[in-house]
Amino acid sequence: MEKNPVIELRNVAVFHSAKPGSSNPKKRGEMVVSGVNLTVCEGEMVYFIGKVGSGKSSLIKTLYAEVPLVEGEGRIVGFDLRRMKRRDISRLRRSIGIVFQDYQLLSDRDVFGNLHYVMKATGWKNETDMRKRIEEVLSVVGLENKAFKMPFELSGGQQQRLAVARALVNNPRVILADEPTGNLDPWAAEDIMEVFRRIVAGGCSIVMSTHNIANIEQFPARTIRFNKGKVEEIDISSVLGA
Ligand SMILES: Nc1ncnc2c1ncn2[C@@H]1O[C@H](COP(=O)(O)OP(=O)(O)OP(=O)(O)O)[C@@H](O)[C@H]1O
Repeated sequence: MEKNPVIELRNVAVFHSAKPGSSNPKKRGEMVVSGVNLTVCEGEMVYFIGKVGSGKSSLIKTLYAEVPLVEGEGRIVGFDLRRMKRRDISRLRRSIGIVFQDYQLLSDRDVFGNLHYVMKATGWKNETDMRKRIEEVLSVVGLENKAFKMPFELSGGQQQRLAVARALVNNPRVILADEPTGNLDPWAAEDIMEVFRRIVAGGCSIVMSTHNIANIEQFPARTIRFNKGKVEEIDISSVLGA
């Protein structure tokens, strides 16, 4: 059976300094990457690899509408990235999960509070439902006994697993992860990849940038290489030397 696409990019070019809503080429800054064609279906894992500055983060930012799409066509979970109003941007960010390299947790709230805060902000009202969902996502990431720990009491790997739990609360169809293992030791990185494997098995797609080939070895999947302003899908075995 055909799987549903959750991300579709056609002839996309990413520019910096492009003003939101502007399609005036004079307002575009430097072009980072062009000619991007990519379809990601539900339950797929896709890696972005490439040198520092090759545009991986910029394309991920385009996917969550932080960098506006001004050339080409792009859709993610039903949102048209060429036609995003401010309200659409908030709705998009509620529909997907985003994981950053530096976790971006609220340092003055415990694990439960970090999740509860995001849920309230995204429209959850019923406390019983919220508690149930928090228990569920903490169990997916293996933090079920840490609900009342503060972020500073957690290891880097545990903090990142909390960030993944936060990305999961609204049951997203896509998670965008920008170098999620970049600050982690190899063991903590392995734990994150194991959590990602479970999430993908549950039908959520993950697009993840990484410099860490060990991540791909642990969980081989489609790999897109960014190089000299272009992207190409590569045979993963050539990267792994298999
Ligand atoms: N906000 C910005 N304004 C202007 N140019 C930017 C901005 N952010 C990034 N760039 C430039 O865009 C290019 C691509 O950067 P980007 O961060 O997307 O690369 P990357 O592949 O994710 O790198 P890394 O592996 O270090 O994360 C670089 O030349 C960078 O200097």
